[in-house]
Amino acid sequence: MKAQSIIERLAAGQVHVYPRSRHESEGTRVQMIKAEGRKYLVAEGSGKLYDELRGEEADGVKLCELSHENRLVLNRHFPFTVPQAFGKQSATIGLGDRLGIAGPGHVQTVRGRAIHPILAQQSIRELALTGRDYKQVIDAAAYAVFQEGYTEGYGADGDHLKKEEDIRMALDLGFTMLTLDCSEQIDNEAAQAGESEVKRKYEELPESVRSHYEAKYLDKTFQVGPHAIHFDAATLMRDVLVYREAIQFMIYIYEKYIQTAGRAVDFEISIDETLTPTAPGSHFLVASELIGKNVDIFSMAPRFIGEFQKGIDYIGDIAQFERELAVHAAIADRFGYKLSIHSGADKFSVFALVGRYTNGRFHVKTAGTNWLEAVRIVAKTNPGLYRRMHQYALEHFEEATAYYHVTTNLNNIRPLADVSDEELPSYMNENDARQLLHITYGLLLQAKKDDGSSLFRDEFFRTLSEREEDYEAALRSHIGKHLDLLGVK
Ligand SMILES: O=C(O)[C@@H](O)[C@@H](O)[C@H](O)C(=O)CO
Repeated sequence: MKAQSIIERLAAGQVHVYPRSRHESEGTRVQMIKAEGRKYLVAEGSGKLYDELRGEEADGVKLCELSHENRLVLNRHFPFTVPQAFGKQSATIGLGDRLGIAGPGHVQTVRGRAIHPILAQQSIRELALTGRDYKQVIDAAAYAVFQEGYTEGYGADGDHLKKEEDIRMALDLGFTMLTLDCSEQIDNEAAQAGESEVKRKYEELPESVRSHYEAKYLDKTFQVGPHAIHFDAATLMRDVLVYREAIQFMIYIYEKYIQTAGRAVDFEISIDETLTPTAPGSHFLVASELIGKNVDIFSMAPRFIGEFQKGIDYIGDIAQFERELAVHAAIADRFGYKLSIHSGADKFSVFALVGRYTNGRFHVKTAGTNWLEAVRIVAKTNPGLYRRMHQYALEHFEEATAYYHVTTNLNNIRPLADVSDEELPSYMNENDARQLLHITYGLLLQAKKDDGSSLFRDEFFRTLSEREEDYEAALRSHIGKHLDLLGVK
C-alpha cells in the first residue's frame, strides 16, 4: 500500500528525488528518493540487481528500504559504494558520523578536493554511546556516496580498537582502516616515574630485551631530516619500559590480522590516549621497532604537546607545538607513513602548520564536530528541543566525563534563561557550551521517557531531516574551513 502511494506520487513529481543518486547497472535503474521524511531506493527495469534488491513492488517499480541487506546488494553492483584502503601517499580525513546522516554533507565538502574521506569511522566507545553497530556505520556511508553519486572512493575506519574480537569483527565487515589503540599496553606509570624507579624496573627486564634495545639505540644519535634524536641511558630505559609491551602488541596484531587480511588495510597506530605527550624520541623508537619488523604502517598518532580536546581549538603553546610537530612529521616521513592527528576537529589555529610540516601527507581525524553542527541546526530551528537538550546535558555532564577528557567549566556557560531563542545557536561558538554538548551526545541520543520512547532522539532526527539542506550547507562550511586551513585544494 505504502509503495503504491509513494510510487504514484513519485510519478506525479511530488516526491523529492536526489538528483545525483541515479545509477544504472545491467538493465536496472536505481535512484534515491525521500518520502514522508524517509529515504528509499527506487528500482526500475529488470535483471539481477532488480531481483536482488528487497522491497515492495507497485506498477513494476520496487520501493526499497535503506537496509543493510540492500546496501550489500548495492556493493555488489556499484563498486564505488564499497569502502577502500588508500595507502600512504595522499591526504585523508576521518569524518566519523555518529548520527549516520552527515555523509552527504561530508561528501559535498571533499568532492573535487585532493583528499580522501574516511566516511565510516567509529570507535567502540561511540558505538556503545550511540547504540549503533559497525554494519550501520558502513551502511550510512555507502548510502551517502550512492545518494551523492560520489565515485572517488571512501574508507571505513575501525577506530580506537583495543581488543582482538573487535578487530576481527571490523575486518570481517569490510573495514578498510584499522586504528589500533595501544593505550592499555602503554605503561603510564613508568612514563611518570622518577629516574631511580625507572632504572630499577628496567634492570628487572630480561637481559635479551635490554641488549636488543641497547645495541640499537644506547648513546646513539639518529639524524631525521634536520633533527637529531639522541638516546642516553635515562631516555632509553624509560622509553623501553613505557612502550615495549605496546610495540609487541602492534607487531602481534599486524602479523595476525593485517598481514593475513588478503586485502589492503590502512593500519594506524594510536599512541595518543595516554597521560603524557609522546616525545619525538619515543615516537622514533616505536616507529623504528615496527619498521624493523616489517610492519607496514599507514599512519601513527602520537599525543602532541598541549591539549587536543574534543570539539574546540588547540590549547597550548603554538610555538612549542610547531617545534615538536616538525620532528614528528620528519619521523613519519623518514619511515614512510603519515602523521595522524586525533581529536583533529576544530584545531583551526594549528591546521596550517599540520599541512605545511607534513607536506600535505596527513590523516586528520574528526568525529563529534558534525554532531555539534547538527545541534546548531536544532538550536536555530527548534529552540524548544535545543533548550531541553541543553538542560539535560547540564544535569548529566558529570556522567559523560567518564568517557572523555575535557576541562570544561560549566560556570562559564550563560544560563539558558538569559539567552533568547535567536541567540541559542551562538552557544555553539563557545568552548564550554560546545564541550557540554559534545561529550553528552550518547546520553542525549539514548535518553528515554518513562514509557520507553525517546526523550530527544526522534524529534532531533525529524528536525534534521526537515532541514537536510541546511545541515549539508553547515558541514560544507565547517569541514570546508578545516580543509582550507590544512591547505587541501
Ligand atoms: O569519540 C571517539 O571515541 C572517537 O571519535 C575519537 O576518539 C576519534 O578517534 C577522534 O580522535 C576524533 O576526533
